[in-house]
Amino acid sequence: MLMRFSSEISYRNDEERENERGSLVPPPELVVGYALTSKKVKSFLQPKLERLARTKGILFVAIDQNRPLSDQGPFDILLHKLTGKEWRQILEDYWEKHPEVTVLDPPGAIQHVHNRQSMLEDVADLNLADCYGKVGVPKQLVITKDPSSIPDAVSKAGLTLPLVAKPLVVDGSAKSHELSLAYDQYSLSMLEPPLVLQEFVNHGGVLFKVYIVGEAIKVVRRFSLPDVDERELLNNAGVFHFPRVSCAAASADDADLDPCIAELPPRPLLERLARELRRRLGLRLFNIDIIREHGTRDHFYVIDINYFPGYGKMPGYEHIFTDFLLRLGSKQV
Ligand SMILES: Nc1ncnc2c1ncn2[C@@H]1O[C@H](COP(=O)(O)OP(=O)(O)OP(=O)(O)O)[C@@H](O)[C@H]1O
Ligand SMILES: O=P(O)(O)O[C@H]1[C@H](OP(=O)(O)O)[C@@H](OP(=O)(O)O)[C@@H](O)[C@@H](O)[C@@H]1OP(=O)(O)O
Ligand SMILES: [Mg+2]
Ligand SMILES: [Mg+2]
Repeated sequence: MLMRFSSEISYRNDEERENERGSLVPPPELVVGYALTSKKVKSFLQPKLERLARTKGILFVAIDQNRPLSDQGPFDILLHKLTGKEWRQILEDYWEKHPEVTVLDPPGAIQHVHNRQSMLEDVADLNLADCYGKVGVPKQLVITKDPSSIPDAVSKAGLTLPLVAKPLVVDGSAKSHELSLAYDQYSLSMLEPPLVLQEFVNHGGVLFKVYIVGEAIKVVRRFSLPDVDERELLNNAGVFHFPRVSCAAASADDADLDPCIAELPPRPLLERLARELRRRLGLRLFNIDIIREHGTRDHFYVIDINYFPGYGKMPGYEHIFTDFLLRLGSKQV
């Protein structure tokens, strides 16, 4: 697949330039502590975000994981994406002692989207049928043990091939993003549980990533896996493994695409979906991967939900994020 590289030119306004000279930089009014991996710091805390934040009175402070959290701060907001029970405990203990600090987001709510079965349960429970389209989740089956039982389990559950096999738990590791596409029922016993088997839905090779930051929503197009037709299904057997599809996928926003495939999902549908999921999941920072069933105008499937995704790839994220933090700081959110 061809990758497209783009560079973004950012224009500063007079106020920002003035502030950078020093004299007008206000003292920080909002201190945001962050505990993120170095990869995330690089992609999220870009200079354009820190610069704009400073002019708005927001200071980002790195949390030192080798020192007690209570000795650091004080913080108004804690931003985090680290995995592991230990970190979760530290955060929960801290929050109990400092309920005045806004923790983005609550560890328990994040845990819910670390499992590919529970992450989609709330979407399956939604009834958005009258809202400019239908949103569902692909038919799926969870396999926790005994790979030899998979072919039987699949036919009992009535799943249609091909199937996408995804590791059940998403723990931030590269392995948890290694997916497989299974063309025939018997090869399914070669897979390694625990996993989720999901019906592959043809969608014209384009996926919509819906980024959510509090109340704000931004949707972008990405290239995705191509459709699988009947002939391909008949002529192929076995399981095809592919590592980290979505990170290798280029933006499809400027590509010359069939309008029926490229048309973004209706705004009211996304607004409603985002509002419902925000409430049900108890998260403010996440994204949703949505596909449109090929050949339909308004049948959508949610295939993935990610906590604190790659906001650095979301156009204008520095404005959206700083506005969100300010609203949170003034307790309007
Ligand atoms: N049910 C499906 N039908 C069709 N294509 C799918 C399906 N599930 C996944 N895909 C394709 O595989 C890609 C990766 O799947 P998914 O988003 O579930 O994995 P992930 O590792 O959690 O990705 P991310 O990096 O976004 O967290 C999707 O972006 C899409 O291209
Ligand atoms: O940066 P992180 O390590 O958090 O990686 C996240 C990645 O963001 P990045 O683009 O900044 O890598 C996200 O990409 P987009 O959906 O926004 O494309 C998405 O793939 C998440 O699932 C990843 O989180 P993980 O599931 O691995 O915890
Ligand atoms: Mg995804
Ligand atoms: Mg994911």
